[in-house]
Amino acid sequence: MAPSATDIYEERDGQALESLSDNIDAVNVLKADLIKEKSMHEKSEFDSEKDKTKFRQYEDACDRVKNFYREQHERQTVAYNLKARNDFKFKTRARMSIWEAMEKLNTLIDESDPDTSLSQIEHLLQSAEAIRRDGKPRWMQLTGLIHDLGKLLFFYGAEGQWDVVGDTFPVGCAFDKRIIYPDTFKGNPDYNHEIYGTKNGIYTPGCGLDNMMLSWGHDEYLYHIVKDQSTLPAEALAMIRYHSFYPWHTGGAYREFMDDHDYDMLAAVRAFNPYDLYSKSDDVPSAEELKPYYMDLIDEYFPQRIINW
Ligand SMILES: O[C@H]1[C@H](O)[C@@H](O)[C@H](O)[C@@H](O)[C@H]1O
Ligand SMILES: [Fe+2]
Ligand SMILES: [Fe+2]
Repeated sequence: MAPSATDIYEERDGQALESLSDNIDAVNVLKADLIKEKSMHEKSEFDSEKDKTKFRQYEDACDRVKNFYREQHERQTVAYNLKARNDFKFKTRARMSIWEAMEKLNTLIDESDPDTSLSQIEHLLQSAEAIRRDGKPRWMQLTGLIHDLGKLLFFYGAEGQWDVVGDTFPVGCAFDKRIIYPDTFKGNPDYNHEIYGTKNGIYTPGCGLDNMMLSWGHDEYLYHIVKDQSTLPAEALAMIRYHSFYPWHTGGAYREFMDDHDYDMLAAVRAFNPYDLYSKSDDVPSAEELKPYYMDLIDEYFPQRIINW
């Protein structure tokens, strides 16, 4: 039977759509290259001062770090992530100010971190101070100050540290080789799953990171709190949500799932990362001395002083 006029139009539309999406892919690749180029030439003073070979050396890390990641990589499954998100939605864990949260976090020593044995309040102040010294905007200084406060989860029903700290990665699709210790995923029940174990898994290329489920932990938890209870800009939210997503922001993995907005956010996350990572070797700041400055900054962006955690 000869094709009808609608068949012909549909086929033409289909072809047009395909070539449009090819074009979008090409533009995205170009954009990613541009971002890389730009961030290579625009190193902040802070960034270029540091000897980077001293940080994130996971092959030489101690057993504490290696055991941490083995457990995390075996236990972060789709099923666990759905459950964690559901628990999160229906529970307020505590009510306290940002500064109280920083103090509460102080007893936690992060088992995933090969680069610091300082307390969390010290790490937060080091990050914020490095951002301030470089003359970055106030909202970014505050983002440095709070970016790890999601680790509070540890005190409110987490199953261990494996569902709180460490680098993040998507669940529901194959685990990328650019995640640290990639072989440890072999013990994850989703590893050989007929859908979750495939390259795209439950996702479609171009779906946007917003539609992907990143392993549950301090980033995702704090992102939701800050989005609902502060006036911080989208860039700050992305810095919080993706700061541990090293395979993406530094490793270059999962680019095929990004949408346009994600490319803008990638630039923000990459601008933030050096302050988080390389400030770990700076002098230890005095919380008491810095408190008045940061209390003002907190008030500026968190209109209700007491936060629902
Ligand atoms: O060990 C660290 C630490 O847990 C950080 O808070 C997290 O953001 C990093 O990605 C991780 O490598
Ligand atoms: Fe973090
Ligand atoms: Fe951090």
